[in-house]
Amino acid sequence: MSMLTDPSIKYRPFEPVDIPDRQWPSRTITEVPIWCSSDLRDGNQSLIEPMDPAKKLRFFQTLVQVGVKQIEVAFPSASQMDFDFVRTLIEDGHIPDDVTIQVLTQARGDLIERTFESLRGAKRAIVHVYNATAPSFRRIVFNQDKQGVVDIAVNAATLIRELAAKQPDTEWTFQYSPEIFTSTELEFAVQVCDAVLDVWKPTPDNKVILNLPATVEVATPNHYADQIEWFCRHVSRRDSVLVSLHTHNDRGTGVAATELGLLAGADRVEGCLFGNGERTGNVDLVTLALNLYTQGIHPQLDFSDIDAVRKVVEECNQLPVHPRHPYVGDLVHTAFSGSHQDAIRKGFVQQKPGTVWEVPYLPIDPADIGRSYEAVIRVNSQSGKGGITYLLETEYGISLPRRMQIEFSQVVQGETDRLGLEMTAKQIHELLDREYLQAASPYALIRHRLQEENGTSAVDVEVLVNGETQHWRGLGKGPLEALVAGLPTAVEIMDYHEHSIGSGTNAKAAAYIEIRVDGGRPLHGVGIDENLTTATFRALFSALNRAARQSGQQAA
Ligand SMILES: CC(=O)SCCNC(=O)CCNC(=O)[C@H](O)C(C)(C)COP(=O)(O)OP(=O)(O)OC[C@H]1O[C@@H](n2cnc3c(N)ncnc32)[C@H](O)[C@@H]1OP(=O)(O)O
Ligand SMILES: CC(C)C(=O)C(=O)O
Repeated sequence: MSMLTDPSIKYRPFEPVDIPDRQWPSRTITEVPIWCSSDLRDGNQSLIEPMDPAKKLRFFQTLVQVGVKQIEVAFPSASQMDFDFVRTLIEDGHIPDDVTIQVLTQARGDLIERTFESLRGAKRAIVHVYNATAPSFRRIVFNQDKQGVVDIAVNAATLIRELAAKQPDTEWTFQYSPEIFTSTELEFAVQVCDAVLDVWKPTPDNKVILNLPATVEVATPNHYADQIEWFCRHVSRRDSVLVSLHTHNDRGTGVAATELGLLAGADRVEGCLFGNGERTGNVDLVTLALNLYTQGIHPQLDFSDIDAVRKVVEECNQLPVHPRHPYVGDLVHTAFSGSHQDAIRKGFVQQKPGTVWEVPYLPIDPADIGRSYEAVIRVNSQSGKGGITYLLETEYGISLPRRMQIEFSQVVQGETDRLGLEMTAKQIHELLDREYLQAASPYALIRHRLQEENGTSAVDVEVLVNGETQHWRGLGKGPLEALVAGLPTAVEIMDYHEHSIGSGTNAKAAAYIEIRVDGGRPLHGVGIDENLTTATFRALFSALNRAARQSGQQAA
């Protein structure tokens, strides 16, 4: 068994809709659709182990918290557990006043009756009935011609209308899905739906939902949009119908298909959190909602703590969310690569609170969905100075000057190449400490004395040189110049920076110095101390020791 050299003998291409004056390509989504979660039905029916009642309730409560107002809670005629779950929601008062539950049934009399039984006492409910309409399903599943399939739908719609009339205390909404809509002849899909509408007789004040599923995704998303636009133009009573989308992700374009379907005129979207569902899943409601959010439109769903939502979904579905999943994956707000890190770090520096978000490579501010900036930059062998600098700045308040960033990134690069692993902020700090701050050989600064008079500094330092105590003295216009004057070797100061770390009584000074010894290669040193002069002297000794180490020379 292998791939066919000519797959056209086995697979048919999709036949496009002829709609040359299509309008959807030049539209933009400006309105939030009605969201309906199908997690507890379509999502649940696809799980290895369907949720138990406790998990279903937990999931339901999470959906309510997030702000979903229509929730397909069960297929009550499928099992006693699903039936009982609907009863629990109604009898134990779990359904908030602004939330409507929805249930699914096949277009079969006994199943519809059982469905209505499950809904006794509900304040409001959507009864969702479906039957497949595509040619292969008419032939393979129902062994019916077109009229036979219309009759299945009409009979079900009629029974639903009658049963609803017998439970007048419930505010009913009816929903019909021509299952496999995407593979159904459009004229026939409209014919079946119109037949159902003739039974339900909706009005603009009492609309029905026509849900047009990409039960199996069979074409590029533009074709789905064409199908939706064509349907919206041709269905009767358009003003009394909410056109609903229900996409799956077989070709990996469920989100795109839904977005284009909205452009094409749909009003409502069914899907599941993080895209759980049959096969490759239902469309991901979270991605759709946050795609709107990053266009500046509040989706009316709240993912301010997206990780808490993910935790519930993962625990209930017993399926992990992929680390690259849009918005929520563990790695989706993380940059490992050097140029990305550099741009992100610069973006953070320039991003002002309350202004338009412009941090490069981050389509959303992770803080808006409850993510910290900690994971935004992680360092491995693909990383550059930007990332290293960012981690030292954010985690330790250490701001390396630019030229030292370049030098230290090579030290880190050597280490990541050697280890072949990611380096955490702590490991990078330890490397900085080892390489610069602990550099105490051959010269170890024991103590110093500084006197200042009439703008001249006199420095006297006690130094341990290869185990032997030495005293160096120098004069200069400032402490650093004085110390340099007292050194036994010729040292040129190329660059110097200082800043404080922290504030108040715990504040420390960080000093960075770049020197050249005997005309050699410039090298940096770092010193950190409560006292700025001590930090500066330490930085100079750090640089001297690194220079000595690099040249392999013995101290004088
Ligand atoms: C795309 C979707 O996700 S649709 C939703 C699918 N979800 C589920 O099916 C989950 C819950 N379903 C179930 O547990 C079961 O299907 C039940 C309990 C509802 C029904 O089980 P069964 O009575 O054993 O029937 P089964 O599901 O095998 O259906 C087969 C019969 O129903 C018919 N049928 C299937 N779907 C429909 C439909 N939507 N409307 C009317 N008849 C249908 C088939 O033609 C077949 O009829 P036949 O026996 O005369 O050949
Ligand atoms: C019942 C319908 C809407 C369905 O789940 C599908 O077609 O995927």
